[in-house]
Amino acid sequence: MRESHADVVVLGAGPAGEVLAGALGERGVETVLVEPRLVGGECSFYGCMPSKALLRPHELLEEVRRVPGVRELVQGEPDPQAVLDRRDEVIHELDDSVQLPWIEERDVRLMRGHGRIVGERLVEVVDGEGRVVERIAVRRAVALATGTRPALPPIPGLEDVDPWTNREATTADEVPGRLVVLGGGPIGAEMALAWSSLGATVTLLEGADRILLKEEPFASAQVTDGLRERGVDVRTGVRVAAAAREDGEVVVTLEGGEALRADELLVAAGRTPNSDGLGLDAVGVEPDPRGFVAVDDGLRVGGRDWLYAIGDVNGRALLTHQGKRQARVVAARLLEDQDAQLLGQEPDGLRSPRVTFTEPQVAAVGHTLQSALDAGLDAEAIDAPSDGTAGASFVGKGAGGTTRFVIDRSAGVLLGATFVGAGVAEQLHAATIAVAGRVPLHVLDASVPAFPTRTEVWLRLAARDGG
Ligand SMILES: Cc1cc2nc3c(=O)[nH]c(=O)nc-3n(C[C@H](O)[C@H](O)[C@H](O)COP(=O)(O)OP(=O)(O)OC[C@H]3O[C@@H](n4cnc5c(N)ncnc54)[C@H](O)[C@@H]3O)c2cc1C
Ligand SMILES: NC(=O)c1ccc[n+]([C@@H]2O[C@H](COP(=O)([O-])OP(=O)(O)OC[C@H]3O[C@@H](n4cnc5c(N)ncnc54)[C@H](O)[C@@H]3O)[C@@H](O)[C@H]2O)c1
Repeated sequence: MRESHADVVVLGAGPAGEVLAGALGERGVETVLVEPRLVGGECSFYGCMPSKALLRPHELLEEVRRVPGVRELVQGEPDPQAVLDRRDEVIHELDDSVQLPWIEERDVRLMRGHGRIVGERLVEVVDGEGRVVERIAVRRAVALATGTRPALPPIPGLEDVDPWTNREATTADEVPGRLVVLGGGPIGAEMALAWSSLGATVTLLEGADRILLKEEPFASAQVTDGLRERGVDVRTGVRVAAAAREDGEVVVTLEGGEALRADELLVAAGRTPNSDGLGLDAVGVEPDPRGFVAVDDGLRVGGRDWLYAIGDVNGRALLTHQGKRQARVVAARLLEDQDAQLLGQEPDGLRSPRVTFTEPQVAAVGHTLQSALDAGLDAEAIDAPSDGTAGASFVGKGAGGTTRFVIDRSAGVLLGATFVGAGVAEQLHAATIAVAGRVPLHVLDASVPAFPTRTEVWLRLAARDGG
């Protein structure tokens, strides 16, 4: 076993770990990045990137189908093999070598293996055979960026079915004839649409009374309608009693006795943090009951100035851009950048900017009306049709969707916004700036959206009572 030293050790090379290691390395901090699998993490290979590659052709086709003059040019459905080939290109055939120059250019030392803490400022790296290959004495800090894995609900027979998780759902080489999706969160909704658009017959099962639970109820309803129009059988309020595989088929039995038969079952029922096996007990740290490693606003674990947790593993916001933001916050802290803004007013946790890439899309930031009211704020919703502007007419008739601005009447600021509609993802950032910056409503009113763009939906905010 080798003994070594480093200023900082980062465990996990997903988006959060990579950004932290890179930010430190390029400023001359001696940094070791430990990763047992693929540099780029879940997002690059089994998450954000392949899922969007699978969804984009359908989105584009839907838009073309709404626009006369070009809709006559397209017939039929996307070519599944071409879509899967493009997806493979996006994930570099699960080869992370393209990610390595970025790390090398920043003088970060990459170690392949599992990292674990064995004492204060002391990390061991274990290889695939369970051998300790290196012990690193850390001068400054250890950062945990180990992400999450799929959670399997305790359904009898589920494990024996060998279900798809996000890994198979984003990398499968063939379109299943019939797919049952368990869970109507962002993963379930996006993957149900993606595989349906490639020809699978999809049933989506959600235990709660609506999908996309964290979003405005109208967003759940409009995405449900969109999925159903595509032929996805969306069922809410359902309980799965058992799962089994019979003659190669998956049989999902619902409470009440109905049996659904499919070629594959995708479990998209939430995430389990990779906090086990990290040696946290060696330094007296206990994850929360769900396994997340709690942090303060400085991303420190238990107030320790040498231990940080960033990205999905801390449970604040399971989103790539938020993990990367947390990485920049920790880097600023470790580099002692005086002008570095730490987490403060910016939307975090459930209030983070977020986009579900369904058809229609849901792009949201900050509070929903209900969460603002629950927080005791003087909240009011201003609703408008997302396709009610001149700009929207060019995206095609019938694009539909609702936009909601949630304002704080007393403070005179925007608390949140939700845009539901075709291609609304790119409209979100103005709202993020307004919420993060607590831009006064009268300033937003005076910020004129260009004609004819869909951003004129903001004029509905300006036209509110007293606006
Ligand atoms: C299907 C899907 C679609 C998604 N789409 C989006 C999207 O569109 N937009 C978005 O913002 N988010 C999306 N997400 C969420 C996003 O993927 C995660 O928020 C993001 O990957 C979290 O980054 P991370 O660096 O915290 O963890 P991860 O990406 O999970 O990376 C953690 C890394 O740590 C490694 N590791 C684990 N244990 C150890 C150890 N002991 N030592 C060293 N390394 C270890 C793992 O191998 C892994 O590579 C999606 C997720 C899924 C599953
Ligand atoms: N576009 C994006 O930004 C994007 C896309 C995918 C994932 N993500 C991130 O990944 C995280 C994880 O996504 P997710 O969809 O797995 O989790 P989630 O926790 O958001 O949703 C899981 C859903 O499964 C349901 N569920 C749980 N157990 C069930 C059961 N036994 N039967 C039926 N339904 C059940 C839950 O009620 C919930 O609606 C998200 O919170 C999000 O932050 C983001």
